[in-house]
Amino acid sequence: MVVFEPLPLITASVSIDEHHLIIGTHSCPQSIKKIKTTIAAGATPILINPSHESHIKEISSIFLNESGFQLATRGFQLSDLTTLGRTQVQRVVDRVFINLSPEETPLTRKIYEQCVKLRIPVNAFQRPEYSTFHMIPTFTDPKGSGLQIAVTTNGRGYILANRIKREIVNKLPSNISQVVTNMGAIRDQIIHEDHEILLREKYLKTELSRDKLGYGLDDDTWESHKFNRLIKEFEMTNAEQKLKRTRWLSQIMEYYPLNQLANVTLDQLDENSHTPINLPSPNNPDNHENSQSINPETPANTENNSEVQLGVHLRSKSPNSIGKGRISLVGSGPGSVSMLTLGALHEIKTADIILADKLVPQAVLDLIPQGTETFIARKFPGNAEHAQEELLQLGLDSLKQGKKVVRLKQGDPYIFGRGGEEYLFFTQNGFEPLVLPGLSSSLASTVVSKIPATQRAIADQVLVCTGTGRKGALPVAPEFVPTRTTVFLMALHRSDVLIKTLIDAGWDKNVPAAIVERASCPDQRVTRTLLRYVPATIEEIGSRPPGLLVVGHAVNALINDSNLQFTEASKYYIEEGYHEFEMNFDNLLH
Ligand SMILES: O=C(O)CCc1c2[nH]c(c1CC(=O)O)Cc1[nH]c(c(CC(=O)O)c1CCC(=O)O)Cc1[nH]c(c(CC(=O)O)c1CCC(=O)O)Cc1[nH]c(c(CCC(=O)O)c1CC(=O)O)C2
Ligand SMILES: C[S@@+](CC[C@H](N)C(=O)[O-])C[C@H]1O[C@@H](n2cnc3c(N)ncnc32)[C@H](O)[C@@H]1O
Repeated sequence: MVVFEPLPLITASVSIDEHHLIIGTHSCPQSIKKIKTTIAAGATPILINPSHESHIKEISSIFLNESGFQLATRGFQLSDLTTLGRTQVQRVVDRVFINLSPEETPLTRKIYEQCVKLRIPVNAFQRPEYSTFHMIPTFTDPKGSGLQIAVTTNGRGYILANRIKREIVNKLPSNISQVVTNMGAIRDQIIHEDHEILLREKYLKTELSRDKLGYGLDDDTWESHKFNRLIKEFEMTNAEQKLKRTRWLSQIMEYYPLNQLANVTLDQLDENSHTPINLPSPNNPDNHENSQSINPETPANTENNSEVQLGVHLRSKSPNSIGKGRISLVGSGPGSVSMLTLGALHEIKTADIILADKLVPQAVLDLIPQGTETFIARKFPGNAEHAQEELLQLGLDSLKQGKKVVRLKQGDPYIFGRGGEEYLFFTQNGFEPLVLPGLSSSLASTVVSKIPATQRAIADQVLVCTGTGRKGALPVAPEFVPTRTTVFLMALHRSDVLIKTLIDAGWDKNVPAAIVERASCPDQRVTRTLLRYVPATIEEIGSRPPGLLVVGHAVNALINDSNLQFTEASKYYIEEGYHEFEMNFDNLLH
């Protein structure tokens, strides 16, 4: 029997100009920490009733020149709660930190009770029973990017939470400060330049004021479960045209290697841009600032990243191969490195230039030798055709220079990967590709989410189909076959229309369904539900692309779990993560 455990609501409070009262200095370091945190949040710290003379001296020496800091060396009175606050909130203080000795527990309790009555958030140091909020272990980027990462275990120990926070921070690329700063600057500029125009055209619902940088835009564009929303490339409205860069930036933030986002520039987000996006690897000598580690004790970034560019070609190292260029269309599998074929690994390791799908995850891209130039297709909604042409031309130019070109595609090249078209294009231009199959996500996703695509007495056939046809057309709805497992690719961004079409065509709306996202990757997510609840579920959980939809009675064939009784009130059940063995290539082949 699972006992319900309410979880604290984690928020990021905007505390600018607030008045925070710090009562006592039983633990002087704690009071100093609270004063610093308050100042960093733009609030005014008011320290009252310091516990010792020595604390007054120490604290005064540290904060002497802090304009906002106030110190009252007198004893605390309950009326302080309603007199030391800001005038615009009738002088009620905005937040209280109690830092009194165990002997002063009666006073701690009295302050807590009064704060609860006045709805003032209150935290008593090491006294959770007298706290309505807790400070949690937080990493704040020392380089001022604004990045903060906080962890709570909901009472299972501050030390554990702090350790988990450190582990997370140490997994970040060493240039994460530049990534956050750069992406934030580009996003703000796009809002200024694109959304303001739309505001003038009355497209946007909410006011956009320059100083507040309100996003003033329908959440669609920034919310991940809609940034893949279908955009008709050749029929975009003026508003959609203006929002294209917003959508592209959202896709780049979602799909591109995290450490490479430090170098994206605004002009490279324009479809007609011929300014190559040079995203030198963090180890690149002329990119020294990226090699600084985010934490002094963490060694500088040693990721073996090649140069990754978006869009147009920049420069190449001397070709591996001499003479006639060679091209291979390579399936990279669903994402996990362990699901690459040996052939794919060989091609990745010996390429002169790699043209990758945006879907190919970082773990596979990280296998690319340093110095191998890598281009990621800018296949964002509304730009698929342009990006395809750009990529094919780049491949052909490289072949004519005698290079070895590898077209690295997600999953299998011939399963909705435009592999057939690319085979024809290069062959007709004199370069017949070698095509290497890869594990398609359509089947690998079922395996890693405990779904047997066929199972005797349950499913005796499998159908793989698209949710989005050419130029966004809705595909013909396949018939419903109760013993069939159907896998829909490119479907989640328009699940509402697709599910309606299926149910109108006679599909059982209560047939089990599973949304499988980032299959075989550490952040894999499997969401089990019923066909009828898929759109509402996606709306609620957002998206973690790439993702697909599996429909059929095989979905729950291996799971006998009370969690799978779905109702309007409980529409879905999520399983997070995918864990496999540690990969050690070194001794793999000998
Ligand atoms: O469900 C979602 O959330 C998005 C689904 C999704 C789509 N394309 C995508 C994805 C994966 C992703 O971005 O996560 C992304 C996508 N679509 C495709 C590829 C493979 C490639 O272009 O190399 C890729 C991956 C590209 C890359 O990673 O760089 C190919 C594709 N797009 C499309 C089709 C179907 C067709 O053309 O008949 C096909 C398959 C063609 C074939 O049978 O070989 C059409 C499609 N898919 C889609 C759209 C909506 C706009 C768009 O997002 O591009 C559109 C409309 C269009 O491209 O004009 C949806
Ligand atoms: C254009 S298709 C490419 C399919 C690819 N050639 C294959 O065989 O897996 C893109 C779609 O594949 C699916 N997809 C690709 N990788 C995935 C993954 N790791 N997990 C879940 N779905 C994935 C998603 O439905 C995505 O919209």
